[in-house]
Parts: sequence; C-alpha cells; structure tokens
Amino acid sequence: MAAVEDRPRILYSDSGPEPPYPLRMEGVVISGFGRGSKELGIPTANLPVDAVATPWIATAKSGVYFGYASVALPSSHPDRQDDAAGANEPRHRSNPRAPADAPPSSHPPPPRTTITSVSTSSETFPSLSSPSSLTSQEAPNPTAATLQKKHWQIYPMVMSIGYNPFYKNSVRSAEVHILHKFGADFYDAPMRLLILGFVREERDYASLDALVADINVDCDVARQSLARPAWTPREGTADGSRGEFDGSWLVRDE
Ligand SMILES: Cc1cc2nc3c(=O)[nH]c(=O)nc-3n(C[C@H](O)[C@H](O)[C@H](O)COP(=O)(O)O)c2cc1C
Ligand SMILES: Nc1ncnc2c1ncn2[C@@H]1O[C@H](COP(=O)(O)OP(=O)(O)O)[C@@H](O)[C@H]1O
Repeated sequence: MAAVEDRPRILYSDSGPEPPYPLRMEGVVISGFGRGSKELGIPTANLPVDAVATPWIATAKSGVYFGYASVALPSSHPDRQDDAAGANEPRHRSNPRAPADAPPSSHPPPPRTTITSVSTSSETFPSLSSPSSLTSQEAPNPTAATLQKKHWQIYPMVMSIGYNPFYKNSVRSAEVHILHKFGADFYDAPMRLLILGFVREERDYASLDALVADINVDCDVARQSLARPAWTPREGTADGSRGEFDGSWLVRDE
C-alpha cells in the first residue's frame, strides 16, 4: 500500500461508475462495537451484514468502498432539511465541496432539492427486516405503507466492509462514515447505500494513528472522486451538489 501522501485522490475515470457498480445495500442503522470511533473523529453508522437481503455481499472483497448514503432522519433530528425550513437554499456557498478560496463557478448552482419522498411513518423507525421474515400478523398494513413516505437526504460516504484486522473482529461488519458533520446520532434510521467503487483492501496497522491517517485519506479520495459531475447524483445531495449520476434508487419510495 502506498504511503498516505502517495495515494491517488481521484479513482476511476471521469465518465462515471463502472460495472459491477453501483451496488445497493439498505437497512436500519445499528450499533457497532462501541470503540468510540467518534472520539477519533470518524463515527461509523453500521448496517447489518445480511447475505439474504444483500446477496452480493457474500462474495464482495473486504475493504474500503465509496459512494452515497441516503438517510431518512426523523423530523426531530437537527440535520433534517424540511422544505418549509428553506432547505432549498444552500447554507454556505454554492458548492460546499469546493475549496473556500475557489473562484466562483461560471454556472449558477442548481436549486437544492430536499428529497421528499417524505416519510411520516417512521419517526419511530420500525424495523426494515426482510419481508420473508415477517409473519402475516406482522406484515405492514399496505394502506398505511403507501401513505408513509420517507424523507431521504443524500450524502457522500466512505465505508469499510470486513473484519477490521486492526481490531481482529470475528464477524464481518459494514460501517459507513458519512462525509457530513451531524448534530446528533441517527441510530435506527433507515439508510440506503449506493456503492460506486472500491478504494483499497483493509489492513492491519502498527498504531491507531496510522489507521486514522489512512481513513482520512479514504475520506479525501471519496470526496474528490465523487465531486465529478458523472459521480454526483442528479437528485442532489443534502449539502447542495447536483450532477448527472442517476441516484433515484436512493430516494424512491419502497
Ligand atoms: C473508511 C474506513 C476505512 C477503514 N479501514 C480499516 C482498515 O484498513 N483496517 C481496520 O482494521 N479497520 C478499518 N476501519 C474500521 C475501523 O477500525 C472502525 O471504524 C473502528 O473499528 C471503529 O469501530 P466502532 O464501530 O466500534 O466504533 C475502517 C473504517 C472506515 C470508516
Ligand atoms: N458522519 C457520521 N457518519 C456516520 N455516523 C455518524 C456520523 N455522525 C454521527 N453519526 C452517528 O454515530 C453513530 C456511530 O458512532 P460510533 O462512535 O462509531 O459508535 P458505534 O459504531 O459503536 O455505533 C452512528 O450510528 C450515527 O448515529
């Protein structure tokens, strides 16, 4: 593996994701191993690794991937963007991923969409267990289900799928670090992932600092690779970027 400073920051061609990507994964956010990755500045939202719901994961190479996460935050969450709250106005600058000193773009920014496949139901976030695991008594009422739309917000993300050799886990985990600073946790929130590429294999490290340094480069790689138009969803991210990539699955109703 290249030294941190030698790792390329942009992966794949500018023309967009290549097969077998995009890969999809979804579930509700569960607790991880509680190692306090927040203290490291790298909180990770875990999804259950379930080869029934996510068949490709059984044979997926362990390692670091990048793409987009869509999270249905409850209405009480401080990062929830509601139309009524002026969510279509960028908060800071037109492209939050551009360096602060970047020259102004010659193209005006597109209006930001708050992705309002709004879900009202799920303020209590009932489990998204696979339909096959539901008994007829537990099956959701279809009338209620059609009325219940989720309020998805899209964010760039970087994630690890594997055994975390630094910690020598015995079970495989899927952990997503979203490239956004949230004002509160969102355990139990429904989350969808569109994985667009592979970054690197997972490694053991001589120190925690070395692990954190490599993860910070992974974040840079994801940020820079995803900022290209063919890698940015048409549907718009919560931070106001909009591009050409079809991210409709991330926001569509069940
Ligand atoms: C982008 C990213 C890359 C990671 N790469 C590695 C790795 O190469 N080796 C490893 O042991 N763990 C890796 N991890 C997992 C961290 O060790 C993990 O987030 C940490 O164990 C915190 O776990 P927690 O969920 O219990 O807080 C990575 C995590 C992320 C988000
Ligand atoms: N940027 C972020 N990316 C992912 N999760 C975040 C982020 N900010 C806050 N969180 C919250 O932090 C939780 C993970 O915290 P963490 O310290 O990694 O604990 P654990 O992995 O043991 O659950 C996530 O489930 C989510 O609710």
